[in-house]
Amino acid sequence: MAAPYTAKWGIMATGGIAEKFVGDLLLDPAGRDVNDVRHDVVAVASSTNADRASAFIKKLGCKADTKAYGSYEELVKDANVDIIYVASPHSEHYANTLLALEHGKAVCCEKPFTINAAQTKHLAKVAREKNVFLMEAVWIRFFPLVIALKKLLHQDRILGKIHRVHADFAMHFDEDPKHRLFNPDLGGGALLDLGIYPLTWIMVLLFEDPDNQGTVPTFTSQMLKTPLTGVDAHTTAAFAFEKTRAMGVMTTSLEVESHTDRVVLIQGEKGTITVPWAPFRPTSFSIHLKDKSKQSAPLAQEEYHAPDRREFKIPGHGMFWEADACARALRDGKIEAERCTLQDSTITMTIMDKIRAENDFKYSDRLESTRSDA
Ligand SMILES: NC(=O)C1=CN([C@@H]2O[C@H](COP(=O)(O)OP(=O)(O)OC[C@H]3O[C@@H](n4cnc5c(N)ncnc54)[C@H](OP(=O)(O)O)[C@@H]3O)[C@@H](O)[C@H]2O)C=CC1
Ligand SMILES: O=C1OC[C@@H](O)[C@H](O)[C@H]1O
Repeated sequence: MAAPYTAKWGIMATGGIAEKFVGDLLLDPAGRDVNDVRHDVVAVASSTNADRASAFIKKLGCKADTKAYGSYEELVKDANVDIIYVASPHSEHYANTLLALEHGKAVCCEKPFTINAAQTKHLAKVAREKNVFLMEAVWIRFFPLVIALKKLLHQDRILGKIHRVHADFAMHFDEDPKHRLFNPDLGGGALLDLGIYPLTWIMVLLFEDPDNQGTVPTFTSQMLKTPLTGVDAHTTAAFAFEKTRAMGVMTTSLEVESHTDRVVLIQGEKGTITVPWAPFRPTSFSIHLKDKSKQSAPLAQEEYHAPDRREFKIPGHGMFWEADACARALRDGKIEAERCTLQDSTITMTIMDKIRAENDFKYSDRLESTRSDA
């Protein structure tokens, strides 16, 4: 068997999610039955100072020779780095990713990819021109659970035709105008931060349903903004697929919690599948199939078989699956990952642009601009 390919990672930013991602990179891939790729953290950069990067390296237990940089510019110039993980706030993703691409570095950038679709399209163009790998870190797309669910629904047609999907991600955060979730200058708001998960579920389950392929849904939305800073606190959007007569509804909020046993509800002709909390880190789903043998009269309430619950263990935080996909793409000389393409990110950002436009929610010109506007 060929030796595993090792991806050499440079970590851009030292905040909360960077810690989780690096923690996962440092786990032995054999623990998740992966033997073809490995990960090495070779450099970490803080935009603030090199001591912060050194403290991060020590805290996470990276190798002693991991480089610590006090600027992102130094990181992108490190010849030993193959791929950069961008873990800064939303407001910085576009500029940080562009910086890395312009230095010929592959990039895996945290969600949401950018502030708007124009920025995403620009990054995709630069990546193609430079022939370097680029991916938005929509980690749930790589979960074995999501892959298994897609197979059950789209290939095995366990529910027959899919009629409706409702996906929700709501989390109550204490209002703090400086926190990245509430701060418009950091690209705050429910839609971009949390709403991307229910939108991804709708995309994965309905947009990617082979029966809907080649069709574009119509959609409309509602938003309520927080008086604190003006970012969206609640957002809801409804999607209609005329061809299959399927509806998708996504809901998100910073003000309530969706800690329930059905954050994703999929209703089909043969029954229902429910995914319990958490929509950003799912670990199980339940299949509730209709029991036709117990259906007594045409108008009687539908009877169901006992639910079939499927559990999926996550041997770590779960970000390694997207990292493995990045490593395989680098190994194979690909500039996109099949499960999370630049087209997927462009569709995501285009939908979020339209939702914001429908609800008169704009970030500052600085955040919304692309380099070509300058
Ligand atoms: N996939 C997932 O499950 C999750 C993804 N995320 C995403 O990760 C990104 C970062 O979130 P999170 O780690 O929680 O955020 P944090 O606030 O914890 O960390 C962000 C880091 O970005 C760096 N940074 C660069 N520029 C700025 C700036 N202008 N203001 C503040 N910090 C800056 C800082 O690191 P330094 O000083 O070292 O440069 C900071 O520590 C977001 O895009 C978020 O959506 C967040 C949580 C979960
Ligand atoms: O991506 C995310 O998922 C988990 C949430 O807690 C976090 O705020 C968000 O950024």
